[in-house]
Amino acid sequence: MSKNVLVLPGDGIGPEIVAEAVKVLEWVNDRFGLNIELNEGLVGGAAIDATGGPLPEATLNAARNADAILLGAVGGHKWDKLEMALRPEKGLLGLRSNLNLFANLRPAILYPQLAAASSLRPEIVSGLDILIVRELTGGIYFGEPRGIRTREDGVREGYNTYIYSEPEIERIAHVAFQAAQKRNKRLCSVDKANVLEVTVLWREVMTRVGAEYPDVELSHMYVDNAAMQLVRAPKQFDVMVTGNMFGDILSDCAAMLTGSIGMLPSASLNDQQQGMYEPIHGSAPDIAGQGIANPLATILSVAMMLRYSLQAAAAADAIEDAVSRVLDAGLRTADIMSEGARKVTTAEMGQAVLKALNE
Ligand SMILES: NC(=O)C1=CN([C@@H]2O[C@H](COP(=O)(O)OP(=O)(O)OC[C@H]3O[C@@H](n4cnc5c(N)ncnc54)[C@H](O)[C@@H]3O)[C@@H](O)[C@H]2O)C=CC1
Ligand SMILES: CC(C)CC(=O)C(=O)O
Ligand SMILES: [Mg+2]
Repeated sequence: MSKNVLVLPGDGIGPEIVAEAVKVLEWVNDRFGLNIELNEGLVGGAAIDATGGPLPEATLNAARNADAILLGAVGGHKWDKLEMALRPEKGLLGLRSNLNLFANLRPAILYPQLAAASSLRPEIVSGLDILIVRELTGGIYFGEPRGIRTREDGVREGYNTYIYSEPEIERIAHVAFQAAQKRNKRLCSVDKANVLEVTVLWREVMTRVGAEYPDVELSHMYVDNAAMQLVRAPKQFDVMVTGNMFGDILSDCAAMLTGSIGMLPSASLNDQQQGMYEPIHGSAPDIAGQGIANPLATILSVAMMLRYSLQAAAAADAIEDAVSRVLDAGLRTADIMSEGARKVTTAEMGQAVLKALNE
């Protein structure tokens, strides 16, 4: 039976990095006989320009029918207006919520070849392998009421609602505990339970669900400390689980431990293992169109797609191994460049991964 993958390049560097990732996906499709059918759609600013809205019905329908989605990134100065792109029912957030992609897995792994590119000293990061599990369809990015209003005294105020229900916390807790069971059996739940009631509940539910996983050691940490610990001694973490906004911020922070935000892939999964796969970074308007973006996070997202949604672990292994060999050969995009390495463009990096796959 064929598998259906929807490709959504999006905006900024999105089309540049997705082009390289698609070539890799097509290569493994042929070589491993995966019978994957690719379709392309519009999302984000590209969709606003073409159709007037960031998440056209055609894209949403195609996404619902896809086994997996590969997304580049969305957004840019031209479209970053709240009403057009960032409302939860629209654009990227709309895609995540409509497909119920509540479990966002963000592995932060330091390739040993990139130790020199990490923001931290080699002895602090060598062997780093953390998994951040971020709740993706709730929390403050989706809570109602939200908006900007004018008070009776004429002062304007902006407001959002940070809300999680027990079932929302329970389901992400199970994902995180099960992920920890497959790894080093340590889970750190990150909250701000000293200030925010919503995370008092979060901590309570995490602890309760934890009783079902006696083999996993559960700890709790406030988010401010977690940010500090990530750059002080990141190897203390195995799996981290946290809400939508804290996970968004902590994963960008963790990215720099691995050398660059251009190295971190992600999977966003629902209960049916249907998934959207994307680099954790955005559309990087500052470097768009220059051919210098790092496509490896997107290529590694393809590997996650093969592993989690397309049941093709051997193809995923082949891609990850090819990426490692390209780094062995000293090829680096600008963001991970270090002394003695060879600087390459986005397309050259993609080509190098294909060449490594062929070897
Ligand atoms: N998943 C998504 O589609 C996301 C979209 N955004 C959107 O992206 C736009 C830009 O947001 P920013 O805050 O600038 O975050 P960003 O992640 O796009 O860029 C932050 C910095 O990292 C660099 N960078 C990002 N990806 C890179 C790559 N693959 N290779 C080399 N360097 C890379 C950029 O050049 C920039 O200096 C905004 O419109 C924002 O809303 C932001 C985050 C996620
Ligand atoms: C629209 C944003 C929540 C996207 C983002 O920064 C992310 O998912 O990492
Ligand atoms: Mg982010």
